Amino acid sequence: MLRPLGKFVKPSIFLWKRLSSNNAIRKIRNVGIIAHIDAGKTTLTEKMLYYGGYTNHFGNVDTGNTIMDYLPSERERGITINSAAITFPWRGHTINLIDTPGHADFTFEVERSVAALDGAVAILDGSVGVEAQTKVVWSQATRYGIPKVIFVNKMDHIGSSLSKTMRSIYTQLECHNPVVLQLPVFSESFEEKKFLGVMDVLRQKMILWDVCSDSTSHDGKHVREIPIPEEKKEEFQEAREAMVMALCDLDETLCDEYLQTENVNAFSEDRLASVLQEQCIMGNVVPVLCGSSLKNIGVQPALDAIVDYLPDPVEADKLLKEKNTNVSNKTALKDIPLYALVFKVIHTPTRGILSYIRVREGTLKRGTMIYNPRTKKTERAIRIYNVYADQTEEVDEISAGNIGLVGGLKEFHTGDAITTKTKGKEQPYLKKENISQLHIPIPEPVCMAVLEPESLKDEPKLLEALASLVREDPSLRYTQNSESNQWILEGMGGLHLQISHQRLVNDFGARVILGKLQVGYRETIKKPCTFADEGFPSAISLHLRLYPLDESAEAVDFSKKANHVQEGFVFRGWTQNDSVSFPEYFDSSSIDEHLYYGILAGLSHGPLYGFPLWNVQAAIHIEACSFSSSTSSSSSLSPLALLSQTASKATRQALERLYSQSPNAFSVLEPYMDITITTPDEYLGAITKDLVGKRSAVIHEIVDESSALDPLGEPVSQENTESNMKNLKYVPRETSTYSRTDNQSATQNESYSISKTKRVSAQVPMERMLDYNSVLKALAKGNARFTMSQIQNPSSSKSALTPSSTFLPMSTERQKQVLATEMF
Ligand SMILES: Nc1nc2c(ncn2[C@@H]2O[C@H](COP(=O)(O)OP(=O)(O)OP(=O)(O)O)[C@@H](O)[C@H]2O)c(=O)[nH]1
Repeated sequence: MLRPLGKFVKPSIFLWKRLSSNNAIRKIRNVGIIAHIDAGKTTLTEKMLYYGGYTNHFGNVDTGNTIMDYLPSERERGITINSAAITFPWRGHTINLIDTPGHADFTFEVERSVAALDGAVAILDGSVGVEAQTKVVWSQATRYGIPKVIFVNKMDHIGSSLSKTMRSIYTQLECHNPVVLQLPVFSESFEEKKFLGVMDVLRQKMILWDVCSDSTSHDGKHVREIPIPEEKKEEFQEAREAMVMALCDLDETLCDEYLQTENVNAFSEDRLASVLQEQCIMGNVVPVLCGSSLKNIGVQPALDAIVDYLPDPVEADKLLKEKNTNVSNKTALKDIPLYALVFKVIHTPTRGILSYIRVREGTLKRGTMIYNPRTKKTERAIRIYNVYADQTEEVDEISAGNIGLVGGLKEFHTGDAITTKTKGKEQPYLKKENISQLHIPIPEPVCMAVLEPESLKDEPKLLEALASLVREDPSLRYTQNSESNQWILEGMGGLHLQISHQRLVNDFGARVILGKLQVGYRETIKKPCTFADEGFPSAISLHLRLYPLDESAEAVDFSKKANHVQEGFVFRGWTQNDSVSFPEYFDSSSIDEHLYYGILAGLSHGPLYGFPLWNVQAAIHIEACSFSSSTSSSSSLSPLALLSQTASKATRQALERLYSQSPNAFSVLEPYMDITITTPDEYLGAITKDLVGKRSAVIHEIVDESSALDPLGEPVSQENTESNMKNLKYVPRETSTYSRTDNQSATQNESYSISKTKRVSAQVPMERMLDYNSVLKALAKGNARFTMSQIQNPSSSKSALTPSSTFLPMSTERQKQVLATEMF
């Protein structure tokens, strides 16, 4: 929620005008900052705001005075929860930037922001390399076809290494052609090896931020540019060659030009930059930069990279159309007077509901009547705003390519398209089949807790608050337990639920206590089951078939391709007898939708423990239909609602029948998490013993941190597959920072073991990890750190027609241990 949205104080920067003319759209960059938790996203963003002139002070996450992390919970915890949007200028361009959260519980927050972006800066911690959540956010951005730039941060940190980080990029990210554009430069003194700047591979210069580098007031605005020193030329030349060759591989003309001179240094900066831009936008290369946002080194080149290599909205729309055949064959976007995407909805105490929008085409003007193709309703955009983190500026219009806020839209949800109606007609482009590209998948909750209103009279206010909160954050869900009547809040993890509870109390004034965190389990079927209409009287007679998701469509003879696909459930669609004739007011897509939601409702309670059914596919054949005008008038339900209800009942009956015949055909699934623990050697034994003995963990690998990313060492990760290694084209020389721990003599390029640390990767039932922070603290005396993320479904980026790997079977032993004590 935006905080009170205090009076907007125009910083001097707003003498600069937002760009809105047609030409100016080419000077807009809509970018997101994405990364694993603590990689330095907010620190980098704050520095960008400073150099862009938005602010005249450095916001600091450690002292809690950042512009972007403005929620009290964010400042208290020093982490980003809310994706904050801000606009600032750089080199005559408008950068609309979104700083996203890195914690795994807020993955949906990243997902919906990514849907509105044209490009992303992925930040890596140079002392750790690619981390678990880096892979998640990277694949989210890839799924939306977003070109990326990598910024390797924390190069000042002991143990940071560009070469090790590059190795992890090659082996752990699905990243085409990472191209190193900068090499780090350290001071020569062995006693104190300091990060000073970079060698710019494109411009063939060394850039040093060493002016007053000892002073804490050094703001990084002043740099020295010098020619590449003699002793660095060899190292530089390797990077230059790697960059030019990577581009020549992709661009024939450039390759021909190279063949004329066979000199990689002969190309001008502009020539290479234009090929880089083109290839980056097409997703063929990913420029890699490095720096230290904390020490103000390398931030301005990162801003330059946003402007120089990431696409403007026109290029981004072109890309979107090329990637989406649905779109390219239909009405061109430019023919549509207004087309925008709602990517986030928030509630504010003073201004009610505000919707974040990304205008893709046309201009949204204040007061315009806008149309929602999902609800088929029209609403007025009463107020529109430019947004600057927690401040807003009321404006008359938001033009194509820009991000803004709209006030007064009551019925719009995250993922909705905004358009206008021409002469009462819906825009053809926005018909259901064409807006599938806007679909922002909502992940399944994996964690839950009881919400206990302080007294009975607090319940109505709680429900009102919950409705608002869930609308704002669709990755939350609330239900009422039919036996205990307790309200249950479900979300993506413990932190997600705790923050949501804080918001219910502080932002919505609900008086409610959050109960013990519990895990969200699922049930699944191991055998098919069917229901043929033999029982309940209904105007509709149908035959329903349910199958485990891992049985192929051919094996179960589904005649149609999947109509609705979501994590854990696929609706294969419906067929009908030739004799069936529906009333005129039934259209095919409404029948489809009502059957789908009916089956989903029927799957919400499994016969074993009442957990929702998961990894199931379904199809329906309609045998007969006897709707008439009398049917609709005599029933309290509309015919379509009756259709939904029939599908729901059929689903429940099919499941109950299977359970009564064969209870073993059902099993319980539980959410598993990927965890990574980094620990000094001496605590490794205690940590692994606890993981295996008490937490039912499956340990995948234990690697020596110091060699895990070593470019010269053996492949160490499972993901370090042969095909990945083939991509390994260039790794910069090792010139990392280090701490001197013994009396070894040192040479410049010698690499050092930073400290004896091990990295443990494992898969663990989530239920066993709820209290793990305090356990790990005790086991390693506060010296180990751990991260947890949802298991990456390998098929998620390609097809959801395979069982999701988030939920895995629960052993009978664990069922006895856990479910006996855990039930609400
Ligand atoms: N040494 C060093 N520390 C840094 C650098 N950048 C950020 N940090 C520190 O790393 C910690 C995390 O920084 P943040 O900017 O909050 O990281 P984040 O990625 O925004 O974190 P979340 O939003 O919570 O995921 C803070 O203690 C920063 O001071 C850097 O360049 N060098």
